[in-house]
Amino acid sequence: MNAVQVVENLKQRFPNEPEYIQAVSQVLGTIEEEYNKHPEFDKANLIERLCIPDRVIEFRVSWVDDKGNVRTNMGYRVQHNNVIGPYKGGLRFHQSVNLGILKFLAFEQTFKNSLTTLPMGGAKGGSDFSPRGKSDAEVMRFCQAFMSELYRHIGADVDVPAGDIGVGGREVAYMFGMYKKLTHEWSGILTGKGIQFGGSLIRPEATGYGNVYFLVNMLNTRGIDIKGKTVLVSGSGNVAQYTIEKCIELGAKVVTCSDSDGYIYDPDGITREKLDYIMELKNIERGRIREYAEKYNVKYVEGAKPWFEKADIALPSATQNEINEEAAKALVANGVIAVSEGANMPTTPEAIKIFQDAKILYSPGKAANAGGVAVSGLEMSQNSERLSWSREEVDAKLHSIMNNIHENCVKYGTEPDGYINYVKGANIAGFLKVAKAMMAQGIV
Ligand SMILES: NC(=O)C1=CN([C@@H]2O[C@H](COP(=O)(O)OP(=O)(O)OC[C@H]3O[C@@H](n4cnc5c(N)ncnc54)[C@H](OP(=O)(O)O)[C@@H]3O)[C@@H](O)[C@H]2O)C=CC1
Ligand SMILES: N=C(CCC(=O)O)C(=O)O
Repeated sequence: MNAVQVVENLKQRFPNEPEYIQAVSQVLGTIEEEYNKHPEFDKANLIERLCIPDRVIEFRVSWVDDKGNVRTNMGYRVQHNNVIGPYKGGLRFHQSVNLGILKFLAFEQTFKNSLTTLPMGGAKGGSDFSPRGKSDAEVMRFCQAFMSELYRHIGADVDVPAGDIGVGGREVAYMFGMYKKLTHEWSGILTGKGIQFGGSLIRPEATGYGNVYFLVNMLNTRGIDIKGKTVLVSGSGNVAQYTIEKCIELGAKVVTCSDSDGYIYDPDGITREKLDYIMELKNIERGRIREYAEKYNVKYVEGAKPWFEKADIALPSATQNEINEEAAKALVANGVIAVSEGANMPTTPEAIKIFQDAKILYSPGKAANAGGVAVSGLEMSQNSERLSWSREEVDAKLHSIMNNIHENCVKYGTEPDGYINYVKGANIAGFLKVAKAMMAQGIV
């Protein structure tokens, strides 16, 4: 395989999907050497079958707002690859959602899920509907309308969606209720459910906790302690909140968080009490992070991202391509020692090069943020057993899975000079398991 030729071919076939091409290009560029050790892969045209999703489901969602207006949004589910398990991946409700974004997320999900060692294929879905500024009743009616179409295409052993941007416990619960109504079936067809109806303990915390567990593994390779380090976090939603929680628990000082309007900078660090305020502000009041700055009299920067503040560690936990080349140069100049991705593909290719040329510890989301889907997989196991495991049991399994992912990244990503290229390690480790399963299952 020549990665450049394959990517050029995909660019011609899918000219308006830059994020999908970006994700594919990064994986192909790092697995090419390993791929070419297996001529049987090329003979089976494995790479094209691996890059292009099994199927894309696209539908209209009509719903009625509180003023009685009939609204229309687009709904999608990209079922990318199910050779190692049922399709598995989140649902994103955000005005920026389009097919190209979901194809990038579903592609990344396939390799991320492979890394967890759990039997889960890759998928992603969602809508250009945004819950921001909508009433609970409007969110409920949209979720019901969305599920009234999606339910035909999912199932506990077929495709199991979950949360992502704009889809939290509230949205998952509304969709779960509608699925049951339509099918008369109680089954684990969504993860991130409430613990009263089959949800797993630790699932809300899992992505953020898992990223910090992975970060600690990375720091340990250089004998660095997270305690006392200054940390930049972006986002203030599910992933960011529990990233901050685990950082506080381990003695790090988180000085920023953000939303799509701007970021706050708190030089004294976000304490447990301040994090409780953020959780109330974001999860209950559905307010803006600017209100934190007003309450605690700290700096708020409108329309900017936190990456130009000085810190030891950066944990991007908002959205894709939020760290560009300029931001990466500023982080390195300010002495950052580690960047670990809580979000999916938050670092541009140019920025990744800056980090890797500077030999800092840098991990892609498919490795570092896999804790969320891993605990979703554990939720599926508990649902299959009709059992609920304790917080301690789930957290211990999460910790072990993140340690295993790190070991595989080191195994496949260590360069001759000893630098650990986590992008290469994660992509090769995730790819090999899927590729071998695809070869075994024939041309389908
Ligand atoms: N939830 C999960 O299980 C997992 C999520 N992820 C990834 O983590 C990231 C965050 O997801 P999650 O915390 O679940 O989502 P939430 O909706 O809970 O939070 C998203 C946060 O990011 C901000 N944000 C969203 N879009 C943008 C944007 N275009 N520019 C700036 N800020 C933005 C939001 O601000 P605002 O409030 O203004 O919208 C909010 O603070 C995403 O990349 C997601 O794909 C990865 C693994 C698992
Ligand atoms: N949004 C998620 C979580 C997916 C899941 O828990 O199925 C992700 O891994 O990007």
